[in-house]
Amino acid sequence: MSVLESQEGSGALSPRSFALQHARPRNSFVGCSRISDYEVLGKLGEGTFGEVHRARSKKTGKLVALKKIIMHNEKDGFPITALREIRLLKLLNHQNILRLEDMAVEHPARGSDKRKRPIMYMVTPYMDHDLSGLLENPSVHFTEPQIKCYMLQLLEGLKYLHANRILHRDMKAANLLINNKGILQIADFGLARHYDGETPKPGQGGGEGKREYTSLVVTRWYRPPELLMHLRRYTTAIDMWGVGCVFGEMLTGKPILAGESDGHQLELIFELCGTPTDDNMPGWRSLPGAENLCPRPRQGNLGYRFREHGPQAVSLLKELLKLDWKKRINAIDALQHPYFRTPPYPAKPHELPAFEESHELDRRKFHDRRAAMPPAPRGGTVGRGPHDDRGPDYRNGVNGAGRYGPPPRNNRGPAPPGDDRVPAWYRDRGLPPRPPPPADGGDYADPYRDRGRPPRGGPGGGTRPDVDTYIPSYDRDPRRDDRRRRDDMMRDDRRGGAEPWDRDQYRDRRRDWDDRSRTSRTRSRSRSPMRDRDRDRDRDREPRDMYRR
Ligand SMILES: Nc1ncnc2c1ncn2[C@@H]1O[C@H](COP(=O)(O)OP(=O)(O)OP(=O)(O)O)[C@@H](O)[C@H]1O
Repeated sequence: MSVLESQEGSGALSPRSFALQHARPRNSFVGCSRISDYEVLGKLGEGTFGEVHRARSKKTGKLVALKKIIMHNEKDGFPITALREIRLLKLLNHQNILRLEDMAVEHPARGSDKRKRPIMYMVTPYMDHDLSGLLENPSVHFTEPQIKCYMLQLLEGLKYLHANRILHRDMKAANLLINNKGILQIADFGLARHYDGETPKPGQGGGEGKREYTSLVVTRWYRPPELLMHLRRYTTAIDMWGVGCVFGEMLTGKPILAGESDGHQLELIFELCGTPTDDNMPGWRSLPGAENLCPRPRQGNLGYRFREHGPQAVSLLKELLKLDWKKRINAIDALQHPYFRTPPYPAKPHELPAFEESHELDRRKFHDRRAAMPPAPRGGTVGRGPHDDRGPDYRNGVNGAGRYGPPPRNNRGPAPPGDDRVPAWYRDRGLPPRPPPPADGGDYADPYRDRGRPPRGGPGGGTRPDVDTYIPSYDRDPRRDDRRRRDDMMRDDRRGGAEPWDRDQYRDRRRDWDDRSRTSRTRSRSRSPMRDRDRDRDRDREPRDMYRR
Protein backbone atom coordinates (compact mmCIF):
# COMPACT_ATOMS: atom_id res chain seq x y z
CA MET A 1 0.00 0.00 0.00
CA SER A 2 1.41 3.40 -0.96
CA VAL A 3 1.84 6.28 1.43
CA LEU A 4 -1.04 8.01 -0.28
CA GLU A 5 -3.39 5.06 -0.16
CA SER A 6 -2.64 4.42 3.48
CA GLN A 7 -3.59 8.00 4.25
CA GLU A 8 -6.92 7.94 2.45
CA GLY A 9 -9.81 8.12 4.82
CA SER A 10 -7.77 7.38 7.93
CA GLY A 11 -8.17 9.45 11.06
CA ALA A 12 -5.45 11.40 12.90
CA LEU A 13 -2.17 9.54 13.02
CA SER A 14 0.11 9.02 15.94
CA PRO A 15 3.53 10.69 15.52
CA ARG A 16 5.14 7.29 15.12
CA SER A 17 2.77 5.99 12.45
CA PHE A 18 2.99 9.29 10.58
CA ALA A 19 6.78 8.99 10.49
CA LEU A 20 6.63 5.33 9.51
CA GLN A 21 4.16 5.93 6.72
CA HIS A 22 6.30 8.70 5.33
CA ALA A 23 9.57 6.80 5.48
CA ARG A 24 11.88 7.58 2.56
CA PRO A 25 14.24 4.97 1.11
CA ARG A 26 17.21 4.67 3.45
CA ASN A 27 19.74 5.72 0.83
CA SER A 28 17.90 8.93 -0.08
CA PHE A 29 19.19 10.93 2.85
CA VAL A 30 22.91 11.04 3.55
CA GLY A 31 22.65 12.13 7.16
CA CYS A 32 25.08 14.66 8.43
CA SER A 33 28.23 15.57 6.53
CA ARG A 34 30.92 18.12 7.19
CA ILE A 35 30.82 21.41 5.36
CA SER A 36 34.31 20.54 4.07
CA ASP A 37 32.63 17.79 2.00
CA TYR A 38 31.29 20.62 -0.15
CA GLU A 39 33.04 23.23 -2.27
CA VAL A 40 31.11 26.47 -1.86
CA LEU A 41 30.75 28.26 -5.23
CA GLY A 42 28.74 31.42 -4.57
CA LYS A 43 25.78 33.01 -2.90
CA LEU A 44 22.31 32.49 -4.40
CA GLY A 45 20.09 34.35 -2.01
CA GLU A 46 19.17 35.21 1.49
CA GLY A 47 16.26 33.56 3.23
CA THR A 48 14.55 34.07 6.55
CA PHE A 49 16.83 31.54 8.17
CA GLY A 50 20.00 32.44 6.39
CA GLU A 51 21.98 32.57 3.21
CA VAL A 52 21.68 30.07 0.41
CA HIS A 53 24.88 29.13 -1.46
CA ARG A 54 25.58 27.10 -4.53
CA ALA A 55 28.07 24.33 -3.85
CA ARG A 56 29.51 21.15 -5.31
CA SER A 57 29.69 17.88 -3.44
CA LYS A 58 33.32 16.74 -3.36
CA LYS A 59 32.15 13.13 -3.11
CA THR A 60 29.66 13.02 -5.99
CA GLY A 61 30.51 16.14 -8.00
CA LYS A 62 26.81 17.08 -7.92
CA LEU A 63 25.69 20.71 -7.69
CA VAL A 64 23.71 21.46 -4.55
CA ALA A 65 22.25 24.40 -2.65
CA LEU A 66 23.39 24.92 0.94
CA LYS A 67 20.89 26.77 3.10
CA LYS A 68 22.66 28.11 6.16
CA ILE A 69 20.47 28.13 9.23
CA ILE A 70 21.09 31.38 10.98
CA MET A 71 20.27 31.63 14.64
CA HIS A 72 18.91 35.13 14.93
CA ASN A 73 19.09 34.87 18.65
CA GLU A 74 21.67 32.37 19.92
CA LYS A 75 19.80 31.96 23.17
CA ASP A 76 16.69 30.70 21.36
CA GLY A 77 18.72 27.80 20.01
CA PHE A 78 17.94 26.06 16.75
CA PRO A 79 14.96 27.83 15.07
CA ILE A 80 11.78 25.78 15.42
CA THR A 81 10.73 26.78 11.89
CA ALA A 82 13.95 25.24 10.56
CA LEU A 83 13.31 22.09 12.61
CA ARG A 84 9.84 21.81 11.11
CA GLU A 85 11.15 22.32 7.61
CA ILE A 86 13.88 19.72 8.04
CA ARG A 87 11.58 17.14 9.56
CA LEU A 88 8.93 17.52 6.88
CA LEU A 89 11.38 17.60 3.98
CA LYS A 90 13.04 14.43 5.28
CA LEU A 91 9.69 12.65 5.19
CA LEU A 92 8.53 13.79 1.78
CA ASN A 93 9.34 11.97 -1.40
CA HIS A 94 7.92 13.34 -4.62
CA GLN A 95 9.30 14.55 -7.93
CA ASN A 96 7.70 17.97 -7.43
CA ILE A 97 8.83 18.58 -3.85
CA LEU A 98 12.35 19.86 -3.14
CA ARG A 99 14.35 17.02 -1.65
CA LEU A 100 16.48 17.40 1.45
CA GLU A 101 19.50 15.23 0.73
CA ASP A 102 21.82 15.94 3.61
CA MET A 103 22.59 18.21 6.52
CA ALA A 104 26.09 19.67 6.71
CA VAL A 105 27.72 20.97 9.85
CA GLU A 106 30.42 23.61 10.16
CA HIS A 107 32.19 23.49 13.52
CA PRO A 108 33.72 26.70 14.84
CA ALA A 109 37.47 26.88 14.25
CA ARG A 110 39.65 25.47 17.02
CA GLY A 111 40.66 28.06 19.54
CA SER A 112 37.68 30.28 18.69
CA ASP A 113 35.09 31.36 21.25
CA LYS A 114 33.91 28.19 23.07
CA ARG A 115 30.36 29.53 23.25
CA LYS A 116 30.08 29.59 19.48
CA ARG A 117 27.68 26.95 18.20
CA PRO A 118 28.20 24.88 15.08
CA ILE A 119 26.46 26.19 11.95
CA MET A 120 24.02 23.86 10.22
CA TYR A 121 23.27 23.78 6.49
CA MET A 122 20.39 22.11 4.69
CA VAL A 123 21.58 20.44 1.50
CA THR A 124 19.12 20.25 -1.43
CA PRO A 125 19.66 19.66 -5.15
CA TYR A 126 20.61 22.82 -7.01
CA MET A 127 17.75 24.35 -8.97
CA ASP A 128 18.48 26.90 -11.69
CA HIS A 129 15.63 29.33 -10.95
CA ASP A 130 12.82 30.29 -8.70
CA LEU A 131 9.61 31.12 -10.54
CA SER A 132 9.48 34.69 -9.37
CA GLY A 133 13.07 35.28 -10.53
CA LEU A 134 12.29 33.69 -13.87
CA LEU A 135 9.25 35.92 -14.37
CA GLU A 136 11.38 38.97 -13.69
CA ASN A 137 13.88 38.04 -16.39
CA PRO A 138 12.97 40.33 -19.32
CA SER A 139 14.21 37.82 -21.86
CA VAL A 140 11.96 35.02 -20.61
CA HIS A 141 8.46 34.76 -22.04
CA PHE A 142 6.32 31.87 -20.98
CA THR A 143 4.29 30.10 -23.64
CA GLU A 144 0.91 28.55 -22.86
CA PRO A 145 2.19 24.94 -23.12
CA GLN A 146 4.95 25.92 -20.70
CA ILE A 147 2.53 27.47 -18.20
CA LYS A 148 0.36 24.36 -18.41
CA CYS A 149 3.41 22.17 -17.82
CA TYR A 150 4.42 24.11 -14.69
CA MET A 151 0.83 24.20 -13.43
CA LEU A 152 0.46 20.43 -13.78
CA GLN A 153 3.65 19.87 -11.80
CA LEU A 154 2.63 22.35 -9.13
CA LEU A 155 -0.75 20.65 -8.79
CA GLU A 156 0.82 17.17 -8.64
CA GLY A 157 3.14 18.35 -5.85
CA LEU A 158 0.23 19.88 -3.91
CA LYS A 159 -1.99 16.86 -4.47
CA TYR A 160 0.74 14.76 -2.86
CA LEU A 161 1.18 17.19 0.06
CA HIS A 162 -2.55 17.43 0.74
CA ALA A 163 -3.10 13.68 0.41
CA ASN A 164 -0.42 13.36 3.06
CA ARG A 165 -2.15 15.92 5.25
CA ILE A 166 0.45 18.64 4.90
CA LEU A 167 -0.45 22.28 4.52
CA HIS A 168 2.29 24.31 2.86
CA ARG A 169 0.99 27.68 4.08
CA ASP A 170 3.39 29.77 2.01
CA MET A 171 2.45 29.06 -1.57
CA LYS A 172 3.97 31.71 -3.86
CA ALA A 173 6.05 32.05 -7.01
CA ALA A 174 9.23 32.67 -5.01
CA ASN A 175 8.90 29.28 -3.33
CA LEU A 176 8.65 27.35 -6.57
CA LEU A 177 12.03 26.25 -7.85
CA ILE A 178 12.57 25.25 -11.46
CA ASN A 179 15.54 23.61 -13.13
CA ASN A 180 16.71 23.68 -16.71
CA LYS A 181 15.22 20.23 -17.27
CA GLY A 182 11.80 21.82 -16.89
CA ILE A 183 11.13 20.31 -13.44
CA LEU A 184 9.24 22.41 -10.93
CA GLN A 185 9.55 21.73 -7.21
CA ILE A 186 7.75 23.19 -4.22
CA ALA A 187 10.26 24.53 -1.68
CA ASP A 188 10.38 26.38 1.63
CA PHE A 189 8.52 24.32 4.20
CA GLY A 190 9.26 26.75 7.03
CA LEU A 191 5.55 27.46 7.53
CA ALA A 192 4.28 24.00 6.61
CA ARG A 193 2.57 21.75 9.12
CA HIS A 194 0.67 18.53 9.51
CA TYR A 195 -3.06 18.98 8.88
CA ASP A 196 -5.57 17.30 11.11
CA GLY A 197 -8.56 17.03 8.80
CA GLU A 198 -10.05 15.17 5.87
CA THR A 199 -7.88 14.81 2.80
CA PRO A 200 -9.39 16.41 -0.34
CA LYS A 201 -11.82 14.23 -2.29
CA PRO A 202 -12.74 14.53 -5.99
CA GLY A 203 -15.61 16.93 -6.53
CA GLN A 204 -15.63 18.10 -2.92
CA GLY A 205 -13.45 21.19 -3.02
CA GLY A 206 -11.54 21.92 0.17
CA GLY A 207 -14.22 20.53 2.48
CA GLU A 208 -14.68 21.50 6.11
CA GLY A 209 -11.90 22.36 8.54
CA LYS A 210 -11.63 20.19 11.63
CA ARG A 211 -9.52 22.22 14.01
CA GLU A 212 -8.05 25.64 14.49
CA TYR A 213 -4.65 26.87 13.44
CA THR A 214 -3.05 30.27 13.40
CA SER A 215 -4.31 32.55 10.65
CA LEU A 216 -0.97 34.40 10.57
CA VAL A 217 0.36 32.47 7.61
CA VAL A 218 0.93 32.94 3.87
CA THR A 219 2.67 35.95 2.35
CA ARG A 220 0.09 38.71 1.93
CA TRP A 221 -0.05 38.85 -1.88
CA TYR A 222 -0.96 35.16 -1.93
CA ARG A 223 -3.16 35.11 1.17
CA PRO A 224 -6.77 33.95 0.66
CA PRO A 225 -9.73 36.07 1.78
CA GLU A 226 -10.70 33.67 4.59
CA LEU A 227 -7.27 34.10 6.21
CA LEU A 228 -7.39 37.86 5.74
CA MET A 229 -10.69 37.67 7.66
CA HIS A 230 -8.98 35.50 10.31
CA LEU A 231 -10.62 32.11 9.74
CA ARG A 232 -8.72 29.67 11.97
CA ARG A 233 -10.48 26.46 10.97
CA TYR A 234 -8.98 26.53 7.51
CA THR A 235 -8.22 23.74 5.07
CA THR A 236 -5.98 22.77 2.17
CA ALA A 237 -7.96 25.38 0.19
CA ILE A 238 -5.59 28.08 1.47
CA ASP A 239 -2.81 26.58 -0.68
CA MET A 240 -5.14 26.39 -3.69
CA TRP A 241 -5.75 30.15 -3.53
CA GLY A 242 -1.97 30.60 -3.71
CA VAL A 243 -1.92 28.37 -6.81
CA GLY A 244 -4.51 30.69 -8.37
CA CYS A 245 -2.30 33.71 -7.64
CA VAL A 246 0.74 31.93 -9.10
CA PHE A 247 -1.28 30.92 -12.19
CA GLY A 248 -2.36 34.52 -12.73
CA GLU A 249 1.23 35.64 -12.22
CA MET A 250 2.47 33.25 -14.91
CA LEU A 251 -0.21 34.48 -17.31
CA THR A 252 0.43 38.18 -16.77
CA GLY A 253 4.11 38.12 -15.77
CA LYS A 254 3.65 39.90 -12.45
CA PRO A 255 1.90 39.34 -9.10
CA ILE A 256 -1.82 39.83 -9.64
CA LEU A 257 -2.86 40.93 -6.15
CA ALA A 258 -0.11 43.18 -4.80
CA GLY A 259 -1.80 44.62 -1.71
CA GLU A 260 -0.07 47.21 0.42
CA SER A 261 -1.77 46.22 3.67
CA ASP A 262 -4.18 43.47 4.71
CA GLY A 263 -7.17 45.77 4.20
CA HIS A 264 -5.93 46.80 0.79
CA GLN A 265 -5.33 43.15 -0.08
CA LEU A 266 -9.01 42.37 0.57
CA GLU A 267 -10.00 45.38 -1.50
CA LEU A 268 -7.97 44.04 -4.46
CA ILE A 269 -9.49 40.59 -4.05
CA PHE A 270 -13.02 41.99 -4.10
CA GLU A 271 -12.19 44.01 -7.20
CA LEU A 272 -11.04 40.84 -8.96
CA CYS A 273 -13.37 38.17 -7.56
CA GLY A 274 -16.40 40.20 -6.52
CA THR A 275 -17.56 41.13 -3.06
CA PRO A 276 -18.56 38.38 -0.64
CA THR A 277 -22.25 37.49 -0.25
CA ASP A 278 -24.00 34.69 1.61
CA ASP A 279 -24.13 32.86 -1.73
CA ASN A 280 -20.56 33.14 -2.96
CA MET A 281 -18.88 32.96 0.48
CA PRO A 282 -21.24 31.42 3.02
CA GLY A 283 -20.21 32.14 6.58
CA TRP A 284 -18.04 35.13 5.75
CA ARG A 285 -20.10 37.47 7.94
CA SER A 286 -19.25 35.55 11.09
CA LEU A 287 -15.49 35.63 10.52
CA PRO A 288 -13.74 37.85 13.08
CA GLY A 289 -12.05 39.94 10.40
CA ALA A 290 -15.33 40.66 8.59
CA GLU A 291 -16.91 42.45 11.54
CA ASN A 292 -16.40 45.97 10.25
CA LEU A 293 -16.27 45.14 6.61
CA CYS A 294 -18.76 46.83 4.32
CA PRO A 295 -17.39 46.53 0.79
CA ARG A 296 -19.01 48.35 -2.11
CA PRO A 297 -20.87 45.60 -4.07
CA ARG A 298 -19.00 44.49 -7.17
CA GLN A 299 -19.19 41.56 -9.60
CA GLY A 300 -15.45 41.17 -10.00
CA ASN A 301 -13.46 41.78 -13.16
CA LEU A 302 -11.54 38.48 -13.37
CA GLY A 303 -13.16 37.40 -16.64
CA TYR A 304 -12.43 40.74 -18.25
CA ARG A 305 -8.92 41.07 -16.90
CA PHE A 306 -7.84 37.64 -18.12
CA ARG A 307 -10.02 37.47 -21.26
CA GLU A 308 -7.06 37.34 -23.64
CA HIS A 309 -5.96 34.02 -22.10
CA GLY A 310 -9.09 32.22 -23.24
CA PRO A 311 -12.21 30.84 -21.55
CA GLN A 312 -10.56 27.72 -20.10
CA ALA A 313 -7.81 29.71 -18.36
CA VAL A 314 -10.45 32.07 -16.98
CA SER A 315 -12.56 29.13 -15.82
CA LEU A 316 -9.65 27.46 -13.97
CA LEU A 317 -8.60 30.77 -12.44
CA LYS A 318 -12.16 31.36 -11.21
CA GLU A 319 -12.19 27.91 -9.61
CA LEU A 320 -8.87 28.52 -7.87
CA LEU A 321 -9.78 32.03 -6.76
CA LYS A 322 -13.22 31.14 -5.45
CA LEU A 323 -14.15 33.14 -2.37
CA ASP A 324 -15.96 30.14 -0.87
CA TRP A 325 -13.09 28.14 0.61
CA LYS A 326 -15.29 25.03 1.01
CA LYS A 327 -16.04 24.94 -2.74
CA ARG A 328 -12.66 26.16 -4.00
CA ILE A 329 -11.30 23.54 -6.40
CA ASN A 330 -8.84 21.02 -4.93
CA ALA A 331 -5.65 19.76 -6.59
CA ILE A 332 -7.22 16.45 -7.68
CA ASP A 333 -9.98 18.21 -9.62
CA ALA A 334 -7.76 21.02 -10.90
CA LEU A 335 -5.55 18.41 -12.58
CA GLN A 336 -8.62 17.21 -14.51
CA HIS A 337 -9.66 20.71 -15.61
CA PRO A 338 -10.39 21.06 -19.37
CA TYR A 339 -7.73 23.82 -19.51
CA PHE A 340 -5.11 21.06 -19.65
CA ARG A 341 -7.01 19.16 -22.34
CA THR A 342 -7.53 22.08 -24.66
CA PRO A 343 -4.95 23.01 -27.34
CA PRO A 344 -2.26 24.12 -27.07
CA TYR A 345 -1.53 21.08 -24.90
CA PRO A 346 0.88 21.13 -21.96
CA ALA A 347 4.56 20.80 -22.88
CA LYS A 348 6.58 17.95 -21.43
CA PRO A 349 9.24 19.15 -18.98
CA HIS A 350 12.11 18.04 -21.25
CA GLU A 351 10.67 20.10 -24.14
CA LEU A 352 11.02 23.37 -22.24
CA PRO A 353 13.89 25.70 -23.09
CA ALA A 354 16.78 26.27 -20.68
CA PHE A 355 17.10 29.78 -19.29
CA GLU A 356 19.80 31.92 -17.80
CA GLU A 357 19.94 31.28 -14.03
CA SER A 358 17.58 33.47 -12.06
CA HIS A 359 17.87 33.53 -8.32
CA GLU A 360 17.30 36.21 -5.81
CA LEU A 361 20.72 37.76 -6.32
CA ASP A 362 20.45 37.60 -10.10
CA ARG A 363 17.39 39.80 -9.99
CA ARG A 364 19.37 42.99 -9.63
CA LYS A 365 20.96 42.10 -12.97
CA PHE A 366 17.54 41.88 -14.63
CA HIS A 367 16.36 45.04 -12.94
CA ASP A 368 19.33 46.94 -14.28
CA ARG A 369 18.67 45.60 -17.75
CA ARG A 370 15.05 46.59 -17.62
CA ALA A 371 15.90 50.03 -16.33
CA ALA A 372 17.91 50.56 -19.50
CA MET A 373 14.86 49.90 -21.71
CA PRO A 374 13.33 52.92 -23.46
CA PRO A 375 10.28 54.34 -21.72
CA ALA A 376 6.96 53.04 -22.98
CA PRO A 377 4.31 55.45 -24.31
CA ARG A 378 2.71 57.56 -21.67
CA GLY A 379 -0.72 56.54 -20.49
CA GLY A 380 -0.55 54.04 -17.67
CA THR A 381 -0.73 55.00 -14.09
CA VAL A 382 0.58 52.26 -11.86
CA GLY A 383 3.54 52.11 -9.58
CA ARG A 384 3.19 55.33 -7.67
CA GLY A 385 2.77 53.85 -4.27
CA PRO A 386 0.94 54.56 -1.08
CA HIS A 387 1.33 58.32 -1.41
CA ASP A 388 -0.47 58.39 -4.67
CA ASP A 389 -3.79 60.14 -4.20
CA ARG A 390 -5.41 58.49 -7.19
CA GLY A 391 -6.66 55.50 -5.22
CA PRO A 392 -5.69 51.85 -4.93
CA ASP A 393 -7.09 50.85 -8.31
CA TYR A 394 -4.57 53.06 -10.01
CA ARG A 395 -1.70 52.10 -7.78
CA ASN A 396 -2.11 48.41 -8.38
CA GLY A 397 -3.15 48.29 -11.94
CA VAL A 398 -6.34 46.38 -11.14
CA ASN A 399 -8.09 47.88 -14.10
CA GLY A 400 -5.66 46.34 -16.48
CA ALA A 401 -3.08 49.10 -16.22
CA GLY A 402 0.44 47.99 -15.68
CA ARG A 403 0.17 44.62 -17.40
CA TYR A 404 3.52 43.00 -17.39
CA GLY A 405 4.09 40.36 -19.99
CA PRO A 406 5.69 39.83 -23.34
CA PRO A 407 6.83 43.11 -24.90
CA PRO A 408 5.79 45.82 -24.57
CA ARG A 409 6.30 45.15 -20.90
CA ASN A 410 4.30 48.04 -19.65
CA ASN A 411 1.89 50.64 -20.84
CA ARG A 412 3.14 53.52 -18.86
CA GLY A 413 4.82 56.66 -19.94
CA PRO A 414 7.88 58.30 -18.53
CA ALA A 415 7.59 59.06 -14.86
CA PRO A 416 6.18 62.47 -14.07
CA PRO A 417 8.61 64.99 -12.65
CA GLY A 418 9.37 64.29 -9.03
CA ASP A 419 8.53 60.59 -9.33
CA ASP A 420 12.12 59.50 -9.03
CA ARG A 421 11.63 57.88 -5.63
CA VAL A 422 10.57 54.72 -7.47
CA PRO A 423 13.52 52.92 -9.06
CA ALA A 424 13.28 52.60 -12.82
CA TRP A 425 13.21 48.81 -12.81
CA TYR A 426 10.48 48.83 -10.24
CA ARG A 427 8.27 51.26 -12.14
CA ASP A 428 8.49 48.92 -15.09
CA ARG A 429 7.26 46.09 -12.95
CA GLY A 430 4.03 47.98 -12.27
CA LEU A 431 4.01 47.09 -8.56
CA PRO A 432 3.47 49.45 -5.67
CA PRO A 433 6.77 50.95 -4.55
CA ARG A 434 8.12 50.11 -1.15
CA PRO A 435 7.31 52.61 1.57
CA PRO A 436 9.96 55.30 1.86
CA PRO A 437 12.51 54.68 4.59
CA PRO A 438 12.19 57.03 7.54
CA ALA A 439 14.69 59.82 7.43
CA ASP A 440 16.40 58.71 10.61
CA GLY A 441 15.69 55.04 10.10
CA GLY A 442 14.38 54.87 13.64
CA ASP A 443 10.70 55.47 14.19
CA TYR A 444 9.24 52.84 11.95
CA ALA A 445 11.90 50.18 12.01
CA ASP A 446 10.26 46.78 11.90
CA PRO A 447 10.95 45.18 15.25
CA TYR A 448 10.45 41.72 13.84
CA ARG A 449 12.35 41.94 10.65
CA ASP A 450 15.34 43.50 12.29
CA ARG A 451 15.24 41.65 15.57
CA GLY A 452 18.61 40.29 16.52
CA ARG A 453 20.20 41.76 13.44
CA PRO A 454 22.21 44.85 12.80
CA PRO A 455 19.99 47.62 11.40
CA ARG A 456 19.58 47.30 7.68
CA GLY A 457 20.95 50.23 5.83
CA GLY A 458 19.15 51.80 2.92
CA PRO A 459 15.65 51.28 1.67
CA GLY A 460 13.37 48.60 3.00
CA GLY A 461 14.63 48.88 6.55
CA GLY A 462 11.51 50.48 7.96
CA THR A 463 7.81 50.84 7.37
CA ARG A 464 5.21 53.54 7.59
CA PRO A 465 2.78 53.42 10.47
CA ASP A 466 -0.34 53.31 8.30
CA VAL A 467 0.39 50.01 6.65
CA ASP A 468 1.00 46.76 8.44
CA THR A 469 4.60 45.78 8.93
CA TYR A 470 4.12 42.63 6.91
CA ILE A 471 4.61 44.50 3.69
CA PRO A 472 6.48 43.19 0.76
CA SER A 473 9.92 44.67 0.69
CA TYR A 474 10.50 45.31 -2.93
CA ASP A 475 14.22 45.42 -3.18
CA ARG A 476 14.02 41.77 -2.33
CA ASP A 477 10.45 40.45 -2.49
CA PRO A 478 7.48 39.79 -0.24
CA ARG A 479 8.84 36.55 1.12
CA ARG A 480 11.56 38.35 3.06
CA ASP A 481 8.83 39.49 5.44
CA ASP A 482 8.02 36.03 6.63
CA ARG A 483 10.04 36.14 9.78
CA ARG A 484 7.43 37.98 11.78
CA ARG A 485 4.71 35.68 10.43
CA ARG A 486 6.75 32.67 11.30
CA ASP A 487 7.48 33.86 14.80
CA ASP A 488 3.81 34.66 15.36
CA MET A 489 2.73 31.42 13.84
CA MET A 490 4.98 29.41 16.09
CA ARG A 491 3.65 31.21 19.12
CA ASP A 492 0.06 30.67 18.02
CA ASP A 493 0.59 27.04 17.12
CA ARG A 494 2.20 26.43 20.47
CA ARG A 495 -0.99 27.59 22.09
CA GLY A 496 -3.02 24.73 20.70
CA GLY A 497 -2.42 24.16 17.04
CA ALA A 498 0.77 22.15 17.40
CA GLU A 499 1.15 18.81 15.74
CA PRO A 500 0.35 16.05 18.23
CA TRP A 501 3.90 14.71 18.15
CA ASP A 502 5.26 18.12 18.92
CA ARG A 503 3.24 18.94 21.94
CA ASP A 504 5.65 17.82 24.64
CA GLN A 505 8.51 19.51 22.93
CA TYR A 506 6.36 22.61 22.52
CA ARG A 507 5.29 22.59 26.13
CA ASP A 508 8.97 22.67 27.16
CA ARG A 509 9.82 25.31 24.62
CA ARG A 510 6.76 27.28 25.63
CA ARG A 511 7.94 27.25 29.23
CA ASP A 512 11.37 28.44 28.04
CA TRP A 513 9.80 31.06 25.88
CA ASP A 514 7.57 32.32 28.66
CA ASP A 515 10.58 32.58 30.98
CA ARG A 516 12.55 34.37 28.35
CA SER A 517 9.79 36.77 27.44
CA ARG A 518 9.18 37.56 31.12
CA THR A 519 12.84 38.44 31.48
CA SER A 520 12.88 40.48 28.33
CA ARG A 521 9.65 42.24 29.27
CA THR A 522 11.27 43.43 32.45
CA ARG A 523 14.29 44.43 30.47
CA SER A 524 12.48 46.32 27.76
CA ARG A 525 8.77 46.52 27.20
CA SER A 526 9.19 47.78 23.68
CA ARG A 527 10.60 44.41 22.63
CA SER A 528 7.51 42.41 23.59
CA PRO A 529 6.53 40.49 20.47
CA MET A 530 2.87 40.24 21.54
CA ARG A 531 2.67 43.99 21.94
CA ASP A 532 4.22 44.50 18.53
CA ARG A 533 1.80 42.07 16.98
CA ASP A 534 -1.21 43.76 18.54
CA ARG A 535 0.06 47.10 17.34
CA ASP A 536 0.51 45.72 13.84
CA ARG A 537 -3.03 44.37 13.86
CA ASP A 538 -4.36 47.73 15.03
CA ARG A 539 -2.56 49.36 12.15
CA ASP A 540 -4.28 47.06 9.76
CA ARG A 541 -7.63 47.95 11.24
CA GLU A 542 -7.07 51.57 10.24
CA PRO A 543 -10.31 52.88 8.78
CA ARG A 544 -10.56 52.40 5.05
CA ASP A 545 -13.49 53.18 2.86
CA MET A 546 -14.79 49.63 2.91
CA TYR A 547 -14.86 49.50 6.68
CA ARG A 548 -17.77 50.87 8.62
CA ARG A 549 -15.46 52.32 11.21
N1 LIG B 1 17.75 24.24 -3.97
C1 LIG B 1 17.94 25.49 -4.39
N2 LIG B 1 18.55 25.70 -5.57
C2 LIG B 1 18.76 26.94 -6.03
N3 LIG B 1 18.41 28.06 -5.37
C3 LIG B 1 17.80 27.92 -4.19
C4 LIG B 1 17.54 26.64 -3.63
N4 LIG B 1 16.93 26.81 -2.45
C5 LIG B 1 16.81 28.14 -2.29
N5 LIG B 1 17.33 28.81 -3.33
C6 LIG B 1 17.40 30.27 -3.52
O1 LIG B 1 17.65 30.88 -2.27
C7 LIG B 1 16.68 31.85 -1.95
C8 LIG B 1 16.17 31.72 -0.51
O2 LIG B 1 15.75 30.39 -0.24
P1 LIG B 1 14.46 29.99 0.61
O3 LIG B 1 13.29 30.72 0.06
O4 LIG B 1 14.36 28.51 0.69
O5 LIG B 1 14.89 30.53 2.02
P2 LIG B 1 13.94 30.94 3.20
O6 LIG B 1 14.78 31.23 4.37
O7 LIG B 1 12.89 29.94 3.43
O8 LIG B 1 13.39 32.22 2.55
P3 LIG B 1 12.12 33.02 2.76
O9 LIG B 1 12.47 34.05 3.72
O10 LIG B 1 12.01 33.53 1.37
O11 LIG B 1 10.98 32.17 3.12
C9 LIG B 1 15.55 31.67 -2.95
O12 LIG B 1 15.29 32.93 -3.49
C10 LIG B 1 16.05 30.75 -4.02
O13 LIG B 1 16.24 31.48 -5.22
